[in-house]
Amino acid sequence: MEQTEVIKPETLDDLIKTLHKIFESDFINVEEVQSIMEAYESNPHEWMKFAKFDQYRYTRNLVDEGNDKFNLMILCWGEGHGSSIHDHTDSHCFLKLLQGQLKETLFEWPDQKLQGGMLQKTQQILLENQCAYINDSIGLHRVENVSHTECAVSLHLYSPPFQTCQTFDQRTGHKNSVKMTFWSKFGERTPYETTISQENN
Ligand SMILES: N[C@@H](CS(=O)O)C(=O)O
Ligand SMILES: [Fe+2]
Repeated sequence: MEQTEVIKPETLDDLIKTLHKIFESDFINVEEVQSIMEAYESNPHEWMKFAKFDQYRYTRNLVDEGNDKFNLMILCWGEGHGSSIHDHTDSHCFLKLLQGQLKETLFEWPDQKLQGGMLQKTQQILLENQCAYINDSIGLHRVENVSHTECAVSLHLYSPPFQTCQTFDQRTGHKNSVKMTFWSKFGERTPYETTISQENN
């Protein structure tokens, strides 16, 4: 498989430019995207304007619409904030830590004869600058900032972009479709009406 040389993006803007180039192609090399996202060294000055926190749950802040090929966003996790167990609507999902740490728990898709709750596959702690990857064929996940003293900030790339996902009840495996919203877009707080149904957390 063709693996282009990873040129370290010097800034967040630089990373975004490189991502635009990569996603012009219809074929996506997951390892290549993961390496490039990992190679960017988080610099808070570059992403601060997107990092808007809420007291109660994690926020999703749109950074770039990737020419309709991907959505790039910054998620802000207060102490103890976490997501529900969810899927990624048949998209690629890249998750890079910009600050702090996050715990990712991987689950199997629930089947009919579910007993004793959904099956947990693996768990990993993601450290600053690390980039994880998931899609629906790998499984479902829950992401949490388990720290009681530190917040966390992560950079997510979804391709193709999606606006709804499915969340799962850990005990029963029952699922719900939820609409995903943005707390801010391009550094500006989203008007109230459009943010009321954020239910993935
Ligand atoms: N996929 C989740 C965040 S995650 O870290 O699982 C979302 O886009 O809200
Ligand atoms: Fe996720």
